[in-house]
Amino acid sequence: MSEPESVPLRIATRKSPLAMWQAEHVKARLEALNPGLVVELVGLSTRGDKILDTPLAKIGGKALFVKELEEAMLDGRADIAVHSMKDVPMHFPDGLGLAVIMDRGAPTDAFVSNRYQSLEDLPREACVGTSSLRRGLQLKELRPDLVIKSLRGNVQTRLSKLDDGQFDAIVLATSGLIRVGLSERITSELVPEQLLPACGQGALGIECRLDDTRSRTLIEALADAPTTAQVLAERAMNTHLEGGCQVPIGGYAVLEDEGKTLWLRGLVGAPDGSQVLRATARGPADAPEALGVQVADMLLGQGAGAILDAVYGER
Ligand SMILES: NCc1[nH]cc(CCC(=O)O)c1CC(=O)O
Repeated sequence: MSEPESVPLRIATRKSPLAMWQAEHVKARLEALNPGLVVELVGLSTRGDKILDTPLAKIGGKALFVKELEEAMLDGRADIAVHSMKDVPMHFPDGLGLAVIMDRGAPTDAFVSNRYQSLEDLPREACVGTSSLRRGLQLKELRPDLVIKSLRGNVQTRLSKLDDGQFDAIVLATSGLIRVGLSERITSELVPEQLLPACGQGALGIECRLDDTRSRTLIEALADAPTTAQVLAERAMNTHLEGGCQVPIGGYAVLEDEGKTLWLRGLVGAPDGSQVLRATARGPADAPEALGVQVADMLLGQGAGAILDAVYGER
């Protein structure tokens, strides 16, 4: 052992309840696997947490949530950071990288309402809260009459806006609600056939300095091979589509055939749901990125480029 185990491993984390759950989860798993190891949390506030009243795309997107964490790793105040894979940018600053993808929780989105049991139950022109282009466009495709209104903030903030009566229903990630102990708020689960999840949704990843062999060795024990194959396929599709920070893109891969085959479904749509493109393909589980590129090319062949250009042109 090159370093004594008494040197703590430090996890940089945002302070939102979901981020804290994720960091605590990794801490508990690492300490269980490594008796004597001390894991500490380093709580940080990111710009994304401070600016709550502006659509994310206007203030610089999801990178705002990770920049402070990455600076802490680069200047040695922390060793690793735990991310929801759906929020992890495609590119990393020099010296940092995503070393591990962990096992996946629920990949789906959840329908949450205090008055209605399901999407089908909503009255005409009901108001549904979400700031996700991906959720909004699929909701509009299923129910063109619905009024989609912007909803930001952490999971608890979004629920309190529903409880205030600002919306008839809201849509949140199932895994986020379960992780912060609010699974009883899930009214019904939206299956991928209704609402295709975001690339990487429900999976956690760990970022660290690439030259930090001690941290890499410790976290590699948490890697999950099936989830890694799924998420690499989903993210390769997103990257090949040049998905920006806020994307009208869904992607979800599952393993079939005893884990030998990956089945990837992809979707790109106009934010108002007026045009929705879908593509699907199967490929060997040991070549996830090729499958992602293949499904992206199928979508581009149907005209996804024009839809995405129109969205990014609005910024
Ligand atoms: N965009 C915020 C975010 N990032 C990750 C999750 C939880 C789900 C996950 O781990 O993928 C959520 C909450 C939500 O979208 O409702």
